[in-house]
Amino acid sequence: MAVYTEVSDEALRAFLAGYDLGELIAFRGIAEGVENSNYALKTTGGDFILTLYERRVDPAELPWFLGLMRHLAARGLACPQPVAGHDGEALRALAGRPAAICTFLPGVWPRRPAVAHCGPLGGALAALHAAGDGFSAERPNSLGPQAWGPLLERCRPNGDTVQPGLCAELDGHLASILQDWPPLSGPGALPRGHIHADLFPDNVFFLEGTDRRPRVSGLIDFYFACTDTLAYDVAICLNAWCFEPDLAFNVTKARALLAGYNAVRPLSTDEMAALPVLCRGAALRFLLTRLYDWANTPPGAMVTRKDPLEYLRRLRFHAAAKEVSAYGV
Ligand SMILES: Nc1ncnc2c1ncn2[C@@H]1O[C@H](COP(=O)(O)OP(=O)(O)OP(=O)(O)O)[C@@H](O)[C@H]1O
Ligand SMILES: N[C@@H](CCO)C(=O)O
Repeated sequence: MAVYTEVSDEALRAFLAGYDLGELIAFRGIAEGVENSNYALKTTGGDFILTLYERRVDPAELPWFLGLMRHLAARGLACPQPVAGHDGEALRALAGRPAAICTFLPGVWPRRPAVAHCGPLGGALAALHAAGDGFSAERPNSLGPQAWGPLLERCRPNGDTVQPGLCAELDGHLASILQDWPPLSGPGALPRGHIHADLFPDNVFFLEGTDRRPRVSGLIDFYFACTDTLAYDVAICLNAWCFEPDLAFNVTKARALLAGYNAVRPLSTDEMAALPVLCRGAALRFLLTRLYDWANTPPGAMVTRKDPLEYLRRLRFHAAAKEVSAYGV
C-alpha cells in the first residue's frame, strides 16, 4: 500500500483552488510504492499525480528534489514535472503533510524485465546523467559508503536472525568494499553528477514503439537522487535489472544495459574497471536498508517488506566476479 495519509474530497478541492488546474473530475489512491502517499488526479486540466511526503523524505530536502525534476524535465528528460500553484510554489501542505502535484507520465513498469528493456533503460540512465549537468546545487548521498557501517551496526541486533552468520559475512564485505572504493577526488576519482540512485524496474515506465519494441516513456521517484559517482548509478541498475528471479546473473541483459548507456554517454576505462566494486557497494546498500526494514517494520504495517537475502546473493556474485569481463564486456 502507499496511502498513509487519507485526503478528503473537501480538503482536496480546497487544495486545488490554489492551482490553475481546472475542476476536479476524479481522484484515487495508488496502492503501489512504499515510501510516500500517492494519488492519481484527473481534472479538466489533465492527469496529475499528487504526492504527500512521508517516512524517509526530509522536508528540508524537497526543494532540491523538485528543483532537479524541473531541471531534468526542462532538458527534455521524461520525468514528472512539479506543478506550481498561483503563488509560483510547487511545494505545499495538505492533510498535515508536505505535498506536491506533478505531471502524470504514460506507460507501465515492466513486471518481468527482459533483455529488450535493458538497452533503452541504459540509454535513459545516461540521458538522465547528461541532463543533470548545469543543476548546480548538490545533495550528498546520505546512503553512500559512509552510511553503510553505521547502518550495519543498527542491523546487528537482529541481523543474524535473518540468516545465521550474516553480520560477520557483511563485516567482511564492507571492509573490502571500503578498501577498494574509488576516491572521490584526486587521481583515480570517477566522474560525478546527479544520480537517480533507485532506478529499479518499478521506477521506469515503458510504452511499445511502432517497431513493437519497448521504449522508455518516463522515469519516476527521484527521492533518493543525490550527487555522486555516475557509474554507481549504472551499478545500481546492473543489480536491479540483470538478475533473474532465481538470482542467476543474466550477462545478456548486462551487455544490453551497458551498450544502451555507452551509446549516449560512453563509460571511461576507469569507470568500467570500477564496476565490480561499485556493484558490490550497490548490493550492500540495498541489502542493508532491506535488512533494517525487515527488523523494524511494525507488525501489521500495510507495507510489503523486501527480502534482504536477494541482495546477499547478488553481493556474493559480484564478490566472486572481480573482473569487469563478468559483466559481458
Ligand atoms: N508521475 C507519475 N506518472 C504516472 N504514475 C505515477 C507517477 N508518479 C507515481 N506514479 C504511480 O505511483 C506509484 C508509486 O509511485 P512511487 O514509486 O514514486 O512511490 P513511492 O512510495 O514514493 O516509491 P518507492 O516505494 O518505489 O520508493 C507508481 O508505481 C506509479 O504507478
Ligand atoms: N528500490 C528499493 C526500495 C525503495 O526505494 C529496494 O528494492 O530495496
